[in-house]
Amino acid sequence: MTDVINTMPGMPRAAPLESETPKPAVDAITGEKHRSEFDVEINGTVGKPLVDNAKMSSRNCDVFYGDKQAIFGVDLDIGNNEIIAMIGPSGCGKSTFLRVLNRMNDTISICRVTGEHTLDGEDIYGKKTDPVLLRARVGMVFQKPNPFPKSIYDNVAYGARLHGLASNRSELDDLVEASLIKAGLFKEVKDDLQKPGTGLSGGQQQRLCIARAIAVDPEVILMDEPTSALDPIATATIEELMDELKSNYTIAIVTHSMQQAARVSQRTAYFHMGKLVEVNDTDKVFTNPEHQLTENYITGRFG
Ligand SMILES: Nc1ncnc2c1ncn2[C@@H]1O[C@H](COP(=O)(O)OP(=O)(O)OP(=O)(O)O)[C@@H](O)[C@H]1O
Repeated sequence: MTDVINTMPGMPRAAPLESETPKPAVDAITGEKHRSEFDVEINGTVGKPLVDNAKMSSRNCDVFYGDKQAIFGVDLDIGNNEIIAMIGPSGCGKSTFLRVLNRMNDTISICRVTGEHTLDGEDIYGKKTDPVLLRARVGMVFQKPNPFPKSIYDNVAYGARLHGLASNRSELDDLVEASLIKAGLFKEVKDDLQKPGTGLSGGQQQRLCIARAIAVDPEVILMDEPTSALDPIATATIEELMDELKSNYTIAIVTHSMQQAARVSQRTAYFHMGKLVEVNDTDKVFTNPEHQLTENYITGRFG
């Protein structure tokens, strides 16, 4: 194993020794196939994909887009009040798996999800489950902040009105204020609640979207690359916010930033070509991964 500690997020990566330099898949002279990272076998998931205090569980999850399979037999628990990060190379299925957890894939006509998926033990794909109510319990924050073309107030009040969570204007005012406070935005916007949400900065818009998700009292918040469109200061604000939110919510975040995964999460799940290769405590994934593919990824050999 290479010196993985020397390649921890945030630390400069040592140049690989010549003997460690990844070889091309086919020798240019002999045509002989080299063993590449894609040849490494994935036999189930190593590490700790299952936990005792699961808030959400997926078993034997397959996802198809038409004939093409995007997720292969994933078993994963998301623990109550944990932040779990999902990492892996582009196209490995991180967002697809995240969307399984609140049935956002239902909105893609060619997408088919199989397996068993539960929230507090209840089947979220069962006939009795209303996807709209499910998405209030399992909220989502997207890569690009997407406030509605409405006032700041109405953005936050939207879901509460939809689900009848406030019986009068004063209750709604309190709910909007409490949600903006939890999202760390209230001080900045308290005098501008009737101004359009789209007039805020990118980081403020993302916190507004978090306030909108929080306003319907979710139990789980899914975040799909929530800071990739933000500058480092807005990113740091969202990361601090996540740390505060984890005492009340369970959070699953897809991120391309290994530094971010290391900073915010307690467990990290590494996906590769639609398979869940490794799940472990975040410290372990980044300092002493069990699987060769995880090591290849975190040391920057591909991805
Ligand atoms: N709406 C869709 N229709 C058809 N194929 C899709 C769709 N969304 C995703 N896919 C395919 O599913 C596979 C997994 O994609 P997904 O977006 O989940 O990966 P990802 O790991 O989140 O990638 P990235 O890091 O680039 O966002 C890819 O091969 C992708 O092309």
